[in-house]
Amino acid sequence: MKTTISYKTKEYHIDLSKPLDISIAVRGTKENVNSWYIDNPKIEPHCDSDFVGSISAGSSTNFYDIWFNPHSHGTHTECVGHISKEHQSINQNLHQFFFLAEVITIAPSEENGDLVITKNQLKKLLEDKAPKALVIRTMPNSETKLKRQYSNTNPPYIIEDAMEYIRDLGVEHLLIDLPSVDKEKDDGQLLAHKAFWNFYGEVRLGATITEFIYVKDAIADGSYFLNLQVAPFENDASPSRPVLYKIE
Ligand SMILES: N[C@@H](CC(=O)c1ccccc1NC=O)C(=O)O
Repeated sequence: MKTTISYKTKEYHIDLSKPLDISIAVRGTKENVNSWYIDNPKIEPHCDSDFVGSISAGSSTNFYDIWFNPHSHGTHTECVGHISKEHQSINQNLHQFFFLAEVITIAPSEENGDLVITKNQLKKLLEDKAPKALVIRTMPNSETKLKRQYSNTNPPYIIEDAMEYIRDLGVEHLLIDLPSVDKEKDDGQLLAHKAFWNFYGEVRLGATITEFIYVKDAIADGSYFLNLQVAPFENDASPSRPVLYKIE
């Protein structure tokens, strides 16, 4: 199922029958990816006195409750509401779902004992490009990213001026395979989040950050169309399923 997209001055060809899913699914087990010091997600039959919402337990249907936190347990997309006092909902701020995207791969470099993504690394990869969406795959890229327990591990993050560079390039949707764009323990500074949303200037309400993606090695760096949609929760963040389509 092939289609042609006219965007700005160009035409692009993509094959809708070849989606490249870069989300991490949420499972109700301890093996699920996790961060921010909370329990694993739960997906369990709803129980009420004698009732157990499971066919194997005698119910007519499977009727499961789900407990999870979008920031901790899988691919999620957030808006500025993640760091603002005023309520802002991702479902009210993300209005379009197809974007021209660039996939890049970076091995974070060591700085003061942390692993960080720097402006120089980004500049080298993005110099002549200005994608609306930027997908960052970090190295190493093993499949353990699908179930890693990130709490208290000080994962890599994006340096503030690198994020200013991303913002000033015009990237409106940033996707990354880490639990956060900021340092795990930063005393609430959230410098990269603030830089991305231009928090102290004209706030970029329509801009989004998607964390906990997983971009398989088989997906090469380069230009793609991205379909990004969230589950329609009215919350700062919601589970999402980013899907790439190779430009043919
Ligand atoms: N680094 C922050 C915490 C933080 O960033 C955070 C905490 C809970 C859930 C998500 C977080 N950041 C996600 O991008 C702090 O140390 O206060």
